[in-house]
Amino acid sequence: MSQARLTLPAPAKLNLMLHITGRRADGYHELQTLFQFLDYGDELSFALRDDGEVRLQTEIADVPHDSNLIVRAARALKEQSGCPLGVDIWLKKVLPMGGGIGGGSSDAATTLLGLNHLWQLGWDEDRLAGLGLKLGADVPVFVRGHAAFAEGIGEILTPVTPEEPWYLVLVPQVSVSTAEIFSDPLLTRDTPPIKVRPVPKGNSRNDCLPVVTRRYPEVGNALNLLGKFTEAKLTGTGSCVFGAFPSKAEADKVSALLTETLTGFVAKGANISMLHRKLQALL
Ligand SMILES: C[C@@](CO)(OP(=O)(O)O)[C@H](O)COP(=O)(O)OP(=O)(O)OC[C@H]1O[C@@H](n2ccc(N)nc2=O)[C@H](O)[C@@H]1O
Ligand SMILES: Nc1ncnc2c1ncn2[C@@H]1O[C@H](COP(=O)(O)OP(=O)(O)O)[C@@H](O)[C@H]1O
Repeated sequence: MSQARLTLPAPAKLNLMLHITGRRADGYHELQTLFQFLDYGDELSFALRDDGEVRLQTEIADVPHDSNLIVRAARALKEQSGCPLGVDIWLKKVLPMGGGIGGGSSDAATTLLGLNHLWQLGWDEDRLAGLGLKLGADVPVFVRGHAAFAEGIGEILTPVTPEEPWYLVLVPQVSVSTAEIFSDPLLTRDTPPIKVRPVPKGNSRNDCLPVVTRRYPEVGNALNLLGKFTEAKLTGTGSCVFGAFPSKAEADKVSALLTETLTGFVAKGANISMLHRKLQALL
């Protein structure tokens, strides 16, 4: 008898601003950043195995099975919960890797929430976010599923509700390593922390931008092209750049002009992640 599959989305995120306010003794950077989700992302399907094995059935280029954040998340949850069950997982990879839109972290969060459901573990969000943080600084916001102002290394989250415009996201054909940008000696690491809440308008800078555009001229090129139509910003450590539009039609119009030379996509901003909306509908 074939096993029913649980299929869940793994949305992208944008960093609407990103300030680096310091560096911890362990080398990790202290940030202030604003996360918002996109209604656009990967898709994961899960089917129970009763032999306790965790198997990702889809190969992705350059990411060995056991290093994939999906497999690492599933194994960590299995180990921490003592669950005897296993799982087969299929991945529809849509999000560019090394794009600063959080694909790997989002895949990991969807795996944690999906398996919590499938294995009937009953873990609460705090516990899942705590385990997620061990997999990556970006995982907790995807576990919680609400747009947030983040501090610490990205794990101290205050829910926020910014406007939800349509975005055009351009995808320069380069993969940026987060570790490489954070280890650049020229990176700004001393932006004074914003103490006022909500974050005052005008704080939309991304401190990674000068270092990223110096190393990757393709990113600077994309920012210049999009900047002819709207304020163009870098998300995370790149490579993706984005701009906001009041309607899908306007985003599509600019997309049609720019994607002749550059890859990109149009998606709606979302303060509640589509993963959480889908899980809510299942319960
Ligand atoms: C910069 C951000 C902003 O949202 O996004 P991306 O551009 O990667 O999507 C994130 O903080 C990235 O989170 P994530 O991609 O989960 O990073 P991790 O796997 O934890 O860390 C990768 C490497 O980046 C550096 N790192 C990461 C986060 C942080 N606050 N300080 C750091 O110095 C560390 O050198 C670490 O080894
Ligand atoms: N499921 C996954 N999806 C994407 N990348 C993954 C995954 N598992 C591990 N990785 C590794 O994590 C790196 C960063 O991926 P990703 O999250 O897409 O970028 P970013 O951190 O820039 O948003 C990839 O280059 C890849 O080596």
